[in-house]
Amino acid sequence: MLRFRSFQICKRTLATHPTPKQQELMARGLPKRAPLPGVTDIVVVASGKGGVGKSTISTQLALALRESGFKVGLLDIDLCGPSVPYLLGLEQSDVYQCDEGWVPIYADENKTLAVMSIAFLLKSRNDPVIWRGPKKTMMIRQFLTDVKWDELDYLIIDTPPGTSDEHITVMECMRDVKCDGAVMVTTPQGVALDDVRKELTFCRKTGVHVLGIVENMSGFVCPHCSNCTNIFSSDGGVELAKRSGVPHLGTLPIDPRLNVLIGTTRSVLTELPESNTAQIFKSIVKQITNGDIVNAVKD
Ligand SMILES: Nc1ncnc2c1ncn2[C@@H]1O[C@H](COP(=O)(O)OP(=O)(O)OP(=O)(O)O)[C@@H](O)[C@H]1O
Repeated sequence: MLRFRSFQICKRTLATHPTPKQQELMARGLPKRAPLPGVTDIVVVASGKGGVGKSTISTQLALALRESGFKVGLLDIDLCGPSVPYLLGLEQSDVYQCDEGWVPIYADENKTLAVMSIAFLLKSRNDPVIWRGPKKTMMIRQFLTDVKWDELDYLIIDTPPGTSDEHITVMECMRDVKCDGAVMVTTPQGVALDDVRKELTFCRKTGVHVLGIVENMSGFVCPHCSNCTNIFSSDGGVELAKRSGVPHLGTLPIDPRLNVLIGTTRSVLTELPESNTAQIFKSIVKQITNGDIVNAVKD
């Protein structure tokens, strides 16, 4: 049975200050989005399959956006296995409720990365979420709308895997919150690609724009000899992107050094700046933030 932590009621009303990006948009006459107050762009990270690296990519993408000077929110809505607090070392954090909703956890003093996860509501990390469909749906909707984000340039949403009920609910809700688009994560092997193909069709049906595909765990680069072994074959994501007519955002290798960053709020950009992995994250951030992809959705 799921037990909630007890919540303290925070009566403090948070001040809102537009970020430089928001000020620029306002100056250009572009309206701030209405559905999630304070949030400028929403990017959902999805896949057709579990264990392909969604949470890792969501977390490192959020950190990389922060390193690039943006104010970022990270919402872990993976009811099946909320792992973002673990990945960022925030498991012991308590969330509070104020009049306007849940107050997210800030990963740094400058409040440039705000994090909210279902895991913060669980008393123990080992508690399973065993709600039935309607309760899960209600929780997901509440999560999407009842978090009191301060002004954010980007909200990254980590989703439950595959075509589970909760995944379908999250993706359906994306239309309501005017999500800018989805980053699809796949590994290169056929079975994962088949699932992403289905997910692309599902996105089309639910009206969620696909920003592009990231091929993850594509080859293992030996830290000693730098030879790359394509454990799960390679380029499946690239091919799928080509055939589906969506951008290929990048191909990430299996990089054991990423696991060293687990439990910290350190970004691969600052910790391994010369690595191929950091360069790929930089490129993904550039493609998302240069405006072309997101503005294409808004136009
Ligand atoms: N590029 C990578 N290099 C090395 N390890 C990786 C990489 N991507 C992911 N991993 C590792 O693979 C495992 C699964 O990743 P992750 O939890 O991010 O997947 P997920 O798709 O979010 O899983 P789930 O569907 O269960 O939520 C983790 O242990 C993670 O550290």
